[in-house]
Amino acid sequence: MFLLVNVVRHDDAYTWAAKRLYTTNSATRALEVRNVVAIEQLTPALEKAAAAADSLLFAKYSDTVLRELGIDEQVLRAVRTIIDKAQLKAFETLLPEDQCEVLQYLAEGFGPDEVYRDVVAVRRPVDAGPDPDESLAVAVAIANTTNRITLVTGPEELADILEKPFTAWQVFLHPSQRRVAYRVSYGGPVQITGGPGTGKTVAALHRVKHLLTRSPDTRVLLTTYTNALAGSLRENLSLLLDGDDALLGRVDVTTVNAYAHNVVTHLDGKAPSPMNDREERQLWQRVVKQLGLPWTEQFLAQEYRHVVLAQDLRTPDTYRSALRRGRGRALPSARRDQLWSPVELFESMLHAQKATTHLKVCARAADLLAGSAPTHDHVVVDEAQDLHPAQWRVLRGAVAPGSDDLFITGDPHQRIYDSKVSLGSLGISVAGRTHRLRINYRSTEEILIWSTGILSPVSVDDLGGEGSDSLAGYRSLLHGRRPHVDGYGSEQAEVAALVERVEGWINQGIRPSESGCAPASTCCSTRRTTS
Ligand SMILES: Nc1ncnc2c1ncn2[C@@H]1O[C@H](COP(=O)(O)OP(=O)(O)OP(=O)(O)O)[C@@H](O)[C@H]1O
Repeated sequence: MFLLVNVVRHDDAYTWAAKRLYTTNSATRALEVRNVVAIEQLTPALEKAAAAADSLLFAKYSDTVLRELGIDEQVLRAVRTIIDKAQLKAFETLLPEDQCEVLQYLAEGFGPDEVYRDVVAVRRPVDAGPDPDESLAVAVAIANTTNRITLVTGPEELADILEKPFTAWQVFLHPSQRRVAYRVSYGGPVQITGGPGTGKTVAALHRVKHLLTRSPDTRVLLTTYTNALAGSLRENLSLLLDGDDALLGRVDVTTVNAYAHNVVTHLDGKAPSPMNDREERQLWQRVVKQLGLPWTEQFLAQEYRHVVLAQDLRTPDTYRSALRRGRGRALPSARRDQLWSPVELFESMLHAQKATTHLKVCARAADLLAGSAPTHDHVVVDEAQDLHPAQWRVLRGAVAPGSDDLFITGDPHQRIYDSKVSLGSLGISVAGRTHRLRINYRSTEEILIWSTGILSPVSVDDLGGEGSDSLAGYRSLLHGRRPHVDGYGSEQAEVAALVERVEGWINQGIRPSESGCAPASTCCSTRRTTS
């Protein structure tokens, strides 16, 4: 059996190999590699520093506990010198992979039992008896290391593997992602936030996998903001589930609007016909013209969207006493009575045209769902930051309140519309079940530092509408050149310089990262940046 371990230049390969030691992990029985020379050289100096430290990161775990999790003698000596998470991080590239992951989990606050269950037991072969015969040990370990080593028996098989789309996120999750995605169960709705590119969508996809595999007939609704995003979610879910049609058949991947449309079509027995944004604007223009009121069509459309539909107000009385948080100047009662007439006219015009709006379809779907059985066992919501309360009511109705009902991911910093939503008031209480992802997998640390410097003075409401959100601790493991800043006298000059720069990169053979951003048409952050 040959194992291809690295591809580097001739001399570098010798240096590399001389420093590496391959061993079998005693707990997972996987093959691991470590930089044995670096660990040996570093440990004595670190031991000295550790002797003077106030506390050590792994002090509360005994040698026996660590050994049971697969930590061997050399790593154990190094582990006893680690003071904090930053030092563990600095060690990461030197340590054997499974042992390193066990340590990361412990450092994140998981208990040894959880680590055994989530990291060791899932990898350890069911029939792992006592240590195998030494002559076979490496071969057995190679066969056991399915998360890092792929066995091929011939060139066709190798070609086949290289052709398949494969990305790291399908197999490797950072402990903070694994912790939220594979937690056995949550007592109610859970919210995952994080800056752009922190793997929220990846966590949502893995959660779907977890929910599907936990029970054989669970049905999951996975929603996102646009049809294009739903398309890429569907593709990635199929990759993650290895194209398993039985599992995929139990997930509906869609937008909230499309789901609401289906509910209404099914339960009302007739497909609604929502207008597009332009038609809606034209209808408000007609309302303003007909009534000759002192408000613009834009103001009325916003008031209708952010107050009337958001709070599901159906009578002038409820509107008179409604809160208008975030809507600017106060409107006294008399003004509100006056404002109700355009609302009524707009709705009667819709009725006359046998038309409706997307949000009204959602409101209708929520009403219908309130009077019928939930359609799914679990709802996973991606790109939650721009959902309207009417859409949240639909999602609330799609699943019965209780354990693992809603798993919500989003980034309030990427809101496109400035709508405030209080999830608690919509029956979606995430209190005590909010988590944040902090590692960006898409951009370099240099780009993040530069861009968060621009964003951080701006205060942003959190996802649940209960406080503000910050990007504290947001970082990247990737490194690159520092961003280059140039100023130009006109927009035209700026665009010309931009085109020249990008063309220069393309001519140098630099290509967009394939594992990086989604295609521009489906990527929220790209859409925001370019706009
Ligand atoms: N554990 C991981 N290992 C390697 N790559 C990862 C990991 N998690 C995420 N990625 C990659 O990082 C990129 C961003 O991930 P993802 O789209 O899930 O982030 P996001 O937080 O949903 O982004 P956005 O805020 O823009 O919606 C993707 O290319 C994804 O494949």
